[in-house]
Amino acid sequence: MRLEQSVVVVATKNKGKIREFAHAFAPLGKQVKSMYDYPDLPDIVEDGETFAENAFKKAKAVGDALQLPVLADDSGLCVDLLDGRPGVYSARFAGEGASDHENNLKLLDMLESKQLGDDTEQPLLSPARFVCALLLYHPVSGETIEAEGSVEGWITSETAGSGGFGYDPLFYLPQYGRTMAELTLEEKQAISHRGAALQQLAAKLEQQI
Ligand SMILES: O=P(O)(O)OP(=O)(O)OP(=O)(O)OC[C@H]1O[C@@H](n2cnc3c(O)ncnc32)[C@H](O)[C@@H]1O
Ligand SMILES: [Mg+2]
Repeated sequence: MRLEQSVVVVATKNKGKIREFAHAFAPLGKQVKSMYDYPDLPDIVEDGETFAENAFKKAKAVGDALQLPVLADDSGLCVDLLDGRPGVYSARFAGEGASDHENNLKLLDMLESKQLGDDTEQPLLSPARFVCALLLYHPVSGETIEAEGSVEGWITSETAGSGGFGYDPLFYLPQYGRTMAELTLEEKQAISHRGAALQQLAAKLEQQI
């Protein structure tokens, strides 16, 4: 399977992801469309147990409805001190429809309550990683291509930066001395879970993304 069209449809409603995909595909002359460009798409229930399962659900639902090849991204944050949570529940950690801000507060609350009794205030609360599963689905052949990427960092006790989305302001990268939200789009793409998954997908498609 190749990405031959000049339009790439991504089965997402996340504006942060749309911005990152648009940035990644622009140099290839490919325009990114999202679920906002197609009214009347079916609702997608993201009840899979893995990122890959949810990515398949999204790509298949939208690909079957549009009869076009569709790319989907399911991603999240896995925090060591929370035994890998919020994981596949990252988008709705603080409840269904929670904002990024509410999810960040819930994460800080949970990590800080783990530190009670610890006198020293720790700026870095726990090792963590972002994980991204990408899946390209072709509705005619039923063929799929999967890719995954991750990036290691630390959850910090104070948010910093206004770039990116989701948990980026709390995700500290020691090698940069900054949070993910303090990186430019280019810098984030070069090191992020999504950038890594896109590179793997490109290698599988034997073309540049
Ligand atoms: O399902 P779609 O419509 O694509 O949008 P979503 O926001 O619900 O996306 P997911 O179901 O994949 O949930 C991923 C959540 O994980 C977090 N996340 C994923 N990638 C991230 C990134 O690059 N930076 C910060 N947080 C991220 C963020 O909270 C997302 O809402
Ligand atoms: Mg989602």
